[in-house]
Amino acid sequence: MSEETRARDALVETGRSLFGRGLTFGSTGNLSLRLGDGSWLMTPTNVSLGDLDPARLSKLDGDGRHVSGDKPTKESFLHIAMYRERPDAGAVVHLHSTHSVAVSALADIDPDDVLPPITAYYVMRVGRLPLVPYFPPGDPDLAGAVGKLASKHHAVLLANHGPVVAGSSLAAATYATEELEETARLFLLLQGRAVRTLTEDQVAELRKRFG
Ligand SMILES: O=C(O)[C@@H](O)C(=O)COP(=O)(O)O
Ligand SMILES: [Zn+2]
Repeated sequence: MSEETRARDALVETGRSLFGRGLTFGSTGNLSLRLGDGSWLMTPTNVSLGDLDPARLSKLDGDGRHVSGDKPTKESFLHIAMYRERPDAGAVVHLHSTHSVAVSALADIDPDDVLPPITAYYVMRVGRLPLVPYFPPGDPDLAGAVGKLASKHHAVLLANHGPVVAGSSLAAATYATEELEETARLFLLLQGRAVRTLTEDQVAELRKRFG
């Protein structure tokens, strides 16, 4: 099986799994994957991640030109902005996962570091999560704002919208997005309680061990 066929199947399977577990809804969310020759496969615009067709995925060349398949996600520029700043990124996941979206709409969160280090796994998979100011979906300024943060952050949270997460592979990007969503859920569950988060030393130790 060719690299591209495997990649197409992986996008379809990942989309089905995320949608089936309620991690995004309707036709929200988009996925992309970088192929070895520098081109990209992306989910088409206005499709359910639960119902992707491998033959209709959008293909873009290394310059971001749409070369085959259905019209790409309106966030293709945002995905490309992430890849351009992160040469090691192999995939990008964007979802409207409920708890992450809820946190992205809270008035009093720290835009430089949205979620506290509640667990080691969050620190290992996500790290420091900045909030990207609100822009309408698909707005070129949204892609620009993500691009500005992307060299330092593989995961960002779009205000009143949802997470965007890059990873070395589609699995890595997906695991990190799921970890972000679960931590957002824990954060909301713990509202109003005195919380013992990891200390700065504990976070530094995790960064040293797990990069
Ligand atoms: O929120 C939006 O409109 C987009 O960011 C999105 O999640 C789905 O858009 P398409 O990928 O263009 O369907
Ligand atoms: Zn979206």
